[in-house]
Amino acid sequence: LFFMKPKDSRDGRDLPPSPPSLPIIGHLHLILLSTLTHKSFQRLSSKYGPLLHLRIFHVPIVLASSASVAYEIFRDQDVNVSFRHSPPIEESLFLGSYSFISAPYGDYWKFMRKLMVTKILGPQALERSRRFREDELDRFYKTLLDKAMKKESVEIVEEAAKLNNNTICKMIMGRSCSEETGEAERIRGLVTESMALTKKIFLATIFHKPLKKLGISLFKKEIMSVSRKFDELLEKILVEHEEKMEEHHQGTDMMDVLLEAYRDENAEYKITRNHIKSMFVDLFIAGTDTSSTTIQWIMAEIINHPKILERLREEIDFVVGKTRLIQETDLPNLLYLQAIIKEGLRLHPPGPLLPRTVQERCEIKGFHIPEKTILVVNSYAIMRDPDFWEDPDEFKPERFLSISRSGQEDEIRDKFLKYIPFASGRRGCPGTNLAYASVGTAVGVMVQCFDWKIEGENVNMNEAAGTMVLTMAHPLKCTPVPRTLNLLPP
Ligand code: HEM
Repeated sequence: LFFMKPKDSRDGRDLPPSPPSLPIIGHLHLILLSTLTHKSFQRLSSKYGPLLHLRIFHVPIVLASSASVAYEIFRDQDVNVSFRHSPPIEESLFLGSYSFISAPYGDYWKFMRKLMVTKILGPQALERSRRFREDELDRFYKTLLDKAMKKESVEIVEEAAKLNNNTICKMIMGRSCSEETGEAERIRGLVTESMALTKKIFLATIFHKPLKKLGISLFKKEIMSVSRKFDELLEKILVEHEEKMEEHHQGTDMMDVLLEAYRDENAEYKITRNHIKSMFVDLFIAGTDTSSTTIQWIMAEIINHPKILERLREEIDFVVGKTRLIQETDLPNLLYLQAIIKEGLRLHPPGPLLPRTVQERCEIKGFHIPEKTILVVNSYAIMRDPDFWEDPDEFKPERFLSISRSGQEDEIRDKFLKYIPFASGRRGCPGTNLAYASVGTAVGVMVQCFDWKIEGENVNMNEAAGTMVLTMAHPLKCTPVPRTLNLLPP
C-alpha cells in the first residue's frame, strides 16, 4: 500500500511516487530526519526516485532532484513554473506584493526584468558601474592589509558581506553608504535581519492561508518592522535623487534608472515608489549573502587544498602580475579562477532548494502535477548526482576546464540540466554576471595579496542548519599574511 502510486483524487491520474507517510503530518518526519532540509530531500530522492510527491500536513509538494527532470521542468514548463507562492504579508516592502522576487509571472515582472537585464544588471550596465565596484574592492584590500599588519584574524564572511553590501549600495545610490552616519551599518543590520526572517517567511507562505482563516498571521509584526525600517531609509535616498534630478543632474546609478521609469508617462507599466523601494530590498536580499557565503566557501575549499591555491596564485601572478590589483577585466583570462568559482558553486550553492509554484496542471515525466502545487527543485542533489558527476563530493575545479565553454548548450541538446547554481529559465538569477564578477575579484584579491593562516589542520566544512542561504556552520576565521607585491597606486 505504501508504494502504490497515489492518484489525484479529482480525476484519478497518476501523481509522482510518494514515500510512506504518516497520518496528519504526512512526510514531515522524513523531512526532519536531518536539520539540513536539502540533505533530507537528497536522501529521499536517492531512495525513492527523482520526482516525488510529498505532503506536509495538508500542503502537497513535488520534489524534483535529477538533471533530466530539471531539464523537462525548465524547458517544457518554464512559464508554468515561473510563479512563486503569494506572499504572506502583502503590504510589506520585504517580499510582499511589490516585490519583484515574489511577483507572479505577469506584466509587472516582465517590465522589471527587462529593465533589470537592459539597464541594471546586463553586461553594458555593469560596464558603466564597474568603477563603483573597483573602489569598493580597493577598500576591501586595504581593510585586509590593515588586519594583516596588526596580525588580526578576519571573519571572511563578515568582510565579504561588507564588500558586497557596500558595492550594491554604491550601485543603487551612486555614492558610498556613509560609515560615519551609521548608514552602512544600518543597511547591513537590516539585511542580516531580513535574511534571518526569510525562513520564517517561507513557512508563513506555505501555511498562511489556513492560519489566516483562523485569524492568525505568522510573523507579521517582525516582517512589518523590517519593512518600515527599509522604507524610512530608502525614502530618504529616493528624495535625495529626486532633488538631484530637479537640478538636472544626469545620474547613472540604479535609483536614477528606476526613477526615470517611474516618471515615464508612456512606460509599458506604471511603477510606484513602493515598487522602487521593494526592488532595492530584493537586490540586497538576493545579492548580498549569496555572494558573501560563496566567497567564504571557496576560500575554505582553497585553504583546504594547498595545491589548488598554489596553481591559482601562479595563474593570477602570470596574468595580472605583481604591480597592480586584480580587476574585473582580468577575469576572462583567468580560466582556473573561473573553474574554481564554478566548482565552489556546484558543491555549495547558496540556494540549494529552488521553490516555485506550478500555475496550471501539467505533466512532468508522464506524471500528473495538479495546479498550484509547490514545486521544489533540489539543485544541491542535482549538482552532486553521482550519475552525472565523477567524485561528486570532491572539490575538483579541473572538471570545469574540460567542460566546453558552451557547456550549458551541450546539456540542453542532451536533454539534461546538471549545473544550476543560478537556477534556469525565466526566473533564473538576473545577477549571474555581477555575482561572477564580485566573487571572482574578491577571491582573486585574497589569493593574489595574502597567505592565509588558520587554527588547526583543516577548515571545518560542516553546513549550518536553519538558514535559507546555505552557509558554513563554523564561519571561516583566518589571519592574512601579506605577500611581497609591488602594488602601484591605482
Ligand atoms: C553567488 C551569487 C548568487 C547566486 C548563487 C544566486 C542564485 C540565484 C538563484 C538560484 C535564483 C533563482 C531562484 C529560483 O529559481 O527560484 C536567483 C534569483 C534572483 N537573484 Fe540571484 N544569485 C546570486 C547573486 C545575485 C546578485 C548579485 C543579484 C543582484 C544584485 C541577484 C539577484 C537576483 C534576483 C533579483 C532574483 C529573482 C529573480 C526572479 O524572481 O525573477 N542574485 N538567484
